[in-house]
Amino acid sequence: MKLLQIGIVGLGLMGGSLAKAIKTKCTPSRITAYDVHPDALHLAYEEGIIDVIAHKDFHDFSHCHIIFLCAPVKKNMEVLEKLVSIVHPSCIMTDIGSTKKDITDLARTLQCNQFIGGHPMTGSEKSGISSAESHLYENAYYILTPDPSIPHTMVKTLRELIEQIGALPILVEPDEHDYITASISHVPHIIASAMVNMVQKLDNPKEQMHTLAAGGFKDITRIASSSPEMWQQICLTNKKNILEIMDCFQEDLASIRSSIQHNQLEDVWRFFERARNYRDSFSDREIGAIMKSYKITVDVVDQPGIIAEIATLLSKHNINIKNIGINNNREHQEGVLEILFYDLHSQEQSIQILNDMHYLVYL
Ligand SMILES: NC(=O)c1ccc[n+]([C@@H]2O[C@H](COP(=O)([O-])OP(=O)(O)OC[C@H]3O[C@@H](n4cnc5c(N)ncnc54)[C@H](O)[C@@H]3O)[C@@H](O)[C@H]2O)c1
Ligand SMILES: O=C(O)C(=O)C[C@]1(C(=O)O)C=C[C@@H](O)C=C1
Repeated sequence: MKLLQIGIVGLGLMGGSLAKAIKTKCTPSRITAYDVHPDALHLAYEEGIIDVIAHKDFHDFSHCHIIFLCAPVKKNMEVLEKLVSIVHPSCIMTDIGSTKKDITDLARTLQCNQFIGGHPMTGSEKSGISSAESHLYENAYYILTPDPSIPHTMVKTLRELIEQIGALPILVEPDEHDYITASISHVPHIIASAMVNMVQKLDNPKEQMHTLAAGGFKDITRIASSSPEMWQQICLTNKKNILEIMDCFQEDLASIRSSIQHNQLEDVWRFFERARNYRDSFSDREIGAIMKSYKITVDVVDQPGIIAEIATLLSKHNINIKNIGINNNREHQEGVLEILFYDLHSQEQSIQILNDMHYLVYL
């Protein structure tokens, strides 16, 4: 079988996960990679995730069939400019950056009709190859924004590879992509970070806000732990849409502020009701292993030996535990022992076993 020659520039969370996914799920491939951080490359090479460490002049990519640009968005644009004169005309170049208009415009300016913009709708707040997972792309929508001038065979080849790593390709116009992602990803990240910064600013000298912050705050601000470089570059390349969506959000905040101030209880009720109904309509499909946590909470008495008791019970049934620990934060009355599993099957089996032993288990 012909060896698929893959190139990856930027071997962090997304590029590293892609390399792992291609190695484990696709037709035999040889992966050539480059990153400005040599450590990432050496780690990946030693672990067999990549086959060739490329030189920074990019000439090692000249034989590639498909090259993925996986660095921060502005960096991907710089790399694309360099690669254009190096790669074979049949090579497909694509990126996984979070904004699409600027890079597809650049490809058009460069008259590069072998570039297909891409954006997998999966990821996490973590960075770097050490957080990479081979199943990050599974069941995730993977947006493609091909220019009409791109040969259909190239789009087909890329789609097939995306399907092989378990993702769901979907075509969207670059402009539309940037408007949509400003609403569902970019502005939410800005709001999450603003909320964290607000709490830091308002906290008292005993830092009680920091200590007491519970599930609600942590759920809505997880993404504030993301890479500042990545988000700075997203803001730079999707400015117009981000500003428009921020204005819209500010209007909505002003409206609910006014309803609260003037005791318009009906309006306050409707605000929360509308949000709950729409939020409940989103399907929480299983996407990317990093994001998905197969967690259960077990009602136990907080006493020595309890973790060992439950861990032993599950190991007797050959169930692998990813993480286990007492949650001292009793914001929920139910259960304090949290157990994380690697997969749905282990989670379901454990619920059954623990229920049979009369433990109260919560999802
Ligand atoms: N993190 C997410 O959730 C997510 C999801 C979808 C898309 N993206 C996009 O994926 C891209 C990478 O994000 P990530 O989360 O993997 O970030 P990351 O910080 O984990 O990895 C980025 C890697 O790019 C390398 N790099 C930086 N400049 C480079 C250059 N000039 N040449 C080669 N390598 C360079 C860095 O050293 C790093 O290893 C970004 O464009 C981001 O917008 C991220
Ligand atoms: O789940 C997360 O942690 C992410 O931030 C993933 C996320 C998102 O906003 O949904 C982040 C940036 C992307 O471009 C795509 C996906």
